[in-house]
This record gives sequence, C-alpha cells and structure tokens, in this order.
Amino acid sequence: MHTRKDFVPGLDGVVAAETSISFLDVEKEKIIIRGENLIELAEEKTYFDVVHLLLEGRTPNQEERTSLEDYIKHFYRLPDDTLPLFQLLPKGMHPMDGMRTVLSLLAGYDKDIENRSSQENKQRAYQLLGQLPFITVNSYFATEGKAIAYPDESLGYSANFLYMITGKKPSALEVAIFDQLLLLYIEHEMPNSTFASRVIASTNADMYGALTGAISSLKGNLHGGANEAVMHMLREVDTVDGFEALIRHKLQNKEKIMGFGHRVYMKKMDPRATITKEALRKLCDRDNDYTLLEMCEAGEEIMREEKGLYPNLDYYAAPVYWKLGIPIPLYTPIFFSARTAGLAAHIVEQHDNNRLFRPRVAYTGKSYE
Ligand SMILES: CC(=O)SCCNC(=O)CCNC(=O)[C@H](O)C(C)(C)COP(=O)(O)OP(=O)(O)OC[C@H]1O[C@@H](n2cnc3c(N)ncnc32)[C@H](O)[C@@H]1OP(=O)(O)O
Ligand SMILES: O=C([O-])CC(=O)C(=O)O
Repeated sequence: MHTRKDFVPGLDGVVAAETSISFLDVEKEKIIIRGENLIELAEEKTYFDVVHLLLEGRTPNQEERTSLEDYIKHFYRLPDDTLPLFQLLPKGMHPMDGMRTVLSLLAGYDKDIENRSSQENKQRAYQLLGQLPFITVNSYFATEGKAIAYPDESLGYSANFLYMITGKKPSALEVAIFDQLLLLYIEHEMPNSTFASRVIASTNADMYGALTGAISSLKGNLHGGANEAVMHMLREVDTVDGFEALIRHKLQNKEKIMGFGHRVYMKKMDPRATITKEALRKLCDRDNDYTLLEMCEAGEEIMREEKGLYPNLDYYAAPVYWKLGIPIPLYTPIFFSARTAGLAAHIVEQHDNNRLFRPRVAYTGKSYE
C-alpha cells in the first residue's frame, strides 16, 4: 500500500511528455515514428532514411540520401588528437563505460557547445552519428588492449560499421541485416534512457550531457544490457534440450529470463522481435545450421506457456549479432549507437519546447512537527 494515491512506482503508464517523434500503439501493434510504421520502414528503408525521418520529419529523396551519406563520411574518423584517450581506457572496462567517457570528451571539442538551437543540435547529431561506429568499435578494442581500427570511407555506413568490427568486408546479406537491426533499434518512444536524456536536457544541459546520461541508463540489463545477457545465456548450453532445461531451472529459481517481457508490450510480442527472428532464420539458412533459432524458439515456447511472456527485441537481436560475428560486449554499445538518432531527436524537441522536470515525493521518513 502506497502513502499517496498519485504515486506511481516506476512511473508505470504515466505520460511524461508530449512528442511528435514516436508512439507505441500497443492495440494496433504498431511502432509509430513521425507518423510512419517502424516495421514497414524496416522492410523498405535504410537506417539513414529513418535518421533523416527522425531529424527532418520525412524520409529523404535519392539526392538527399546520397548527400547525407557523403556528408556523414566526413566524420567516420575521430580527430587524431582524441585518439590517445582510447589508450587510457582501463583494460577489461565495459565498452559502454568507455563510450560514455569518449562521448564526454567530445563535448570539449564542440566550439559552439552552448548553442542549443535545433539547427545546431541536429548538426551535432549528424556528426556524432558519423563518429559513433569509430567510438563504439574502438572503445571495445581499447578495453581489449587491441590497436585502433580505422574506417573504410569507400563503404556505406552499416558496411563500414561491420567492417570495423570484424576486419572483413561484409556480404550484402550481412550488411542488409545489420542495417535493419540498427533501424529497429533507432527509436522507441519513452524508454528509461530517453527519459533520462530528456530529464537532463530539461535543465538546458547540452546534448553530450544528455547522451552520457542515456548511455548510463542503457547499460543496465533491464534495458539495453539485456541483449548481452541473452547471448551469455544461449552460450551456457549448446543444444535445444540444454536450453529448455536452463530456462526451466532459472524460472524455478525465480530468476528473470533476459529478453522477455516489456513494460509497454507486457503480454504481447515486441513487433521488432518478430522481424528480427526472420533475420535470424536467414542467417541460419546461410549457414545451414538452425541450432540457435531452435534454441530460441524453445525458450519462447516455455516462456509463453509458463509465464505468458513474449520476446522483446533483445532476445532475437542477440543471436543475430552472434551470427554476424560480433563480439558480445559490443551488443549494447551498438544499440546505443543506433539509438543516438532517436535520443538526439528527443533532445532537440526538449530544448525547443522546454519545461524543467522536477517531480515531488511521497515522504516515508521520520515524523516531524
Ligand atoms: C530493448 C529493451 O530494452 S527491452 C527490455 C529488455 N530487458 C529485459 O529483457 C530484461 C528482462 N525483462 C524484465 O526484467 C521486465 O520484463 C522489464 C523490466 C523489461 C519490464 O517489466 P516491468 O513492467 O517492470 O514488470 P516486472 O518486472 O514488474 O514484472 C511483472 C511480472 O512479470 C515477471 N517477469 C517480467 N519479466 C520477466 C522475465 N523476463 N522473466 C521472468 N519473469 C518476468 C516478473 O517476475 C513479475 O512477476 P510477479 O508479478 O509474479 O512478481
Ligand atoms: O521501450 C522500452 O522500455 C525499452 C525498449 O524496448 C527500447 O528502448 O527499445
């Protein structure tokens, strides 16, 4: 029993902002981004089309797409004088913490940091999006004690991102699947990380500060960190029977199964998980090895029967990343990298129409006169 009727733990169901960016229409099973259905976008458009949609309000025409892709390439590589920072990141540090540190540093390179106009904020967002594959991959490599990886400017955004991770030129199928995953992760209304970034931006803090807060939020395993946890769980065993036994054992121990459940979808499948499961199937076809898909499907069935819970995006994203040859500690950093477009749109919106977030409390401390 709570002390006040108007206290909602976890702000469950509370409306915290008016936004024209996105909306989860759970009834219609649609994720709306600026009036368009994310799942249809994922079938027809590229990640950068949706970046343009988020920041400019509509998908680009061919000419705009080409000029945006060319522009972004200018930022594939970070300024040379920032590179020593990567060497300072302690070995074994999680790359999300490394990225948070590098993002913070970049604030110092922004000569117009106090300018919060939407034009300046959008320009910042494009630059950061261009830089994020470099930041993501090298935060991981640095914490592994590996040398800096450099981009290949002849490649498109997603192809270069994958190339920097694996050191190999990816196939067309791999690029298409990776790009689709970035697109699916791009924006999702008001998750904890987006809320955190809007709360920070509402003090008139700059975009770097708001993004640094968001990355801290996203690392937790109830949020973005779940994708890494899912892959660790899948790696604990290597057969369908073994995975079924593992899930049942965890449920008996009252453990949460990562990759299942969602505050908004609750007892429904995340529409992004359905399309990502199909991407996993394509990679299984490529390898003629369906073990991971069968393991995931077995887990899905047990969770539906035992708990009435369904997969969220992280459940199927994890094995897709695995089959793309991506190391597990990069799963959440890639999520953040993709999500930066959505976060930036929210920060622009918050700065453009601001009201400081400052809620009250239900006091449960010592009594007083
Ligand atoms: C892309 C994303 O960020 S999606 C989210 C990724 N996170 C995960 O996959 C982590 C696992 N899932 C969870 O912890 C939760 O489902 C959350 C945090 C995502 C959302 O849950 P909430 O709305 O806070 O629900 P809450 O955690 O209170 O769960 C409600 C009930 O369902 C159960 N439940 C919810 N998720 C799970 C799960 N993954 N495994 C087992 N039981 C679960 C809870 O134990 C609880 O049961 P109870 O009422 O018997 O105590
Ligand atoms: O919406 C949420 O709470 C979490 C989520 O799925 C996301 O951020 O993609």
